[in-house]
Amino acid sequence: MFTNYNSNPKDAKHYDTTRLRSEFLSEELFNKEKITLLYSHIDRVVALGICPNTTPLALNSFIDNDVFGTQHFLERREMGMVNLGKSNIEVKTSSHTYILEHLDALYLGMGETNVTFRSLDEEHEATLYSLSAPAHCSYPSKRIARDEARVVELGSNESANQRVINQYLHPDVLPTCQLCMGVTHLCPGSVWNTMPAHTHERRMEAYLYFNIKPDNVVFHFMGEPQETRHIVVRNKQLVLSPSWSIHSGCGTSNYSFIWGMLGENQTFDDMDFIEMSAIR
Ligand SMILES: O=C[C@H](O)[C@@H](O)CC(=O)C(=O)O
Ligand SMILES: [Zn+2]
Repeated sequence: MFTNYNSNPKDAKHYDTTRLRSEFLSEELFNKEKITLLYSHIDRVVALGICPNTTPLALNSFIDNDVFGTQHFLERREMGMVNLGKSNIEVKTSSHTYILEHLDALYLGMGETNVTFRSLDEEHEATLYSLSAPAHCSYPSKRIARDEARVVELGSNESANQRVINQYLHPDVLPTCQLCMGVTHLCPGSVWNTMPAHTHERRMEAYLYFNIKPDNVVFHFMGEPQETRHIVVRNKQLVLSPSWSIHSGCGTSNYSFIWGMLGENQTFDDMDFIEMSAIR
């Protein structure tokens, strides 16, 4: 497990490229036949890269219970996950078996036990991305199929930011304690996400970029609105945004990303937009 601590923006503005990347970027979240965890002290979010073959991977065998102070991972946590790869994935809990196809999502509520993951594809390992947040009550677990997400279309071809936002873990789709998650796909020819940029001091946000073709990159913009910095991001890499940071990106081609938020509220639209005349 990797651990990231919280940064004060007054300190973060002095970071060089190496330090910025080590604090906010996770380059190796997906590792064959393993569950890789990143524990961030930003709102205690945990990001997981889960890559099983056809032999089941048990969630708890990758968890150090002393770190979390609980008997099992979801004792006081909830988790959401999205199947990024082409291989179908079987997720089992003590009470249910779920099958996730490409871009299906699953929410597991607090209290779920004996969680295992396995690929249903003999030829290929599976790729599942997950976020977990502290939880204090148990909402029902639920699979959200790709076509059950709430769809929002934003941007335009002229401004190179035409994209489709799919909201999977959203209060209008299902109740969760604090976790919100979804997938944004940039249309061919569009490269910008989330510009004009915003912050939401109420929530942190994580972006897992994917569908970045070989030899392409995304310049992810972060930092306070008047102290912006960039991080060059490649396929299947994760950037964490503290509440004080903008989170926006411009790619050398179109791409997709899974966003996830947790914090005080789940009001998706209450962003604090930064005027284009004010960003620096
Ligand atoms: O607070 C919301 C988040 O930043 C994302 O949902 C933004 C996003 O997916 C987009 O504009 O493309
Ligand atoms: Zn945001």
